[in-house]
Amino acid sequence: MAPPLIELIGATKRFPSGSGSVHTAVRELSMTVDPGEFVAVVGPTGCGKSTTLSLVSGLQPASAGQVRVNGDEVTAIPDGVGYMFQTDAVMPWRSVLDNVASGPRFRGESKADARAKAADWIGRVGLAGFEKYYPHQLSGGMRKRVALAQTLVTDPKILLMDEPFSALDVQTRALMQDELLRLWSGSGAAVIFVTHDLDEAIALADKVVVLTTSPATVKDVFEVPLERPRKVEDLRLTEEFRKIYSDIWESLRGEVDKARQKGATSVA
Ligand SMILES: Nc1ncnc2c1ncn2[C@@H]1O[C@H](COP(=O)(O)OP(=O)(O)OP(=O)(O)O)[C@@H](O)[C@H]1O
Repeated sequence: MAPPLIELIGATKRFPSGSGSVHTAVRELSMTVDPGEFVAVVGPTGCGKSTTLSLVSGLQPASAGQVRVNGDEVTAIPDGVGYMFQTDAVMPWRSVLDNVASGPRFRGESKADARAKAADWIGRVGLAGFEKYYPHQLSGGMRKRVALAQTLVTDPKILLMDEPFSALDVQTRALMQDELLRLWSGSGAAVIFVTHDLDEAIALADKVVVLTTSPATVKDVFEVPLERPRKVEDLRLTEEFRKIYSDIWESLRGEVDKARQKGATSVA
């Protein structure tokens, strides 16, 4: 059997914290992601979700354990990885077209080829006609569409997404979730999507990984057997969705309570 595309095996991440002590952000965390699989990672605030993602992206080396992409130990940013964060990496001084073209340009494509690819993706994310606009002329949702095009234009086989829609209002957020599913389907890309929002995790993912309160390790993994294509706002009203929600919340709630108690202790 082929190995998983992404594999964390007992991965631990420690950071130096004040006065020579060490803070463990992630502890012996093991999880896998198969090619084309959409995995959501949920956990209490500050538990180590972003740190887990940074281990896969190669932005942070693991302190112990292993992180593998395509069977190879991650020692630098792996090829074919696209990122999307809460604050988007849209460059305010560049037009929409040149923002989206910047990835292919960086990879050595000619200006004409990069712009042709960018124009195609701008159309696919629903922004045809806005190529010459600058980011400050766009709404928050439109800037997210630019960020999506920027991420997808390089055809990543792994998408790492860290709360990309959390700053959006509820309606725009639902729209962007549908857009993401539409663009992702058929791309063959594996996704790790970090979110605070259990509704969002279930609506998008094939599998939801629940992390413990800090230091993060895997508490439970839930399959999400909901059919695709999905329309997130309709899905949330179904009985099947509410049932899955209640099962996962049962697991997550204990960790959220623990995190709150720790917070209360630390400020007491
Ligand atoms: N570069 C760093 N140096 C020191 N400590 C760090 C570093 N990055 C993260 N941490 C600590 O690791 C812990 C986990 O942080 P992380 O950002 O991964 O959590 P999170 O679950 O993504 O948080 P949130 O829910 O707020 O998005 C926190 O205590 C954080 O302060």
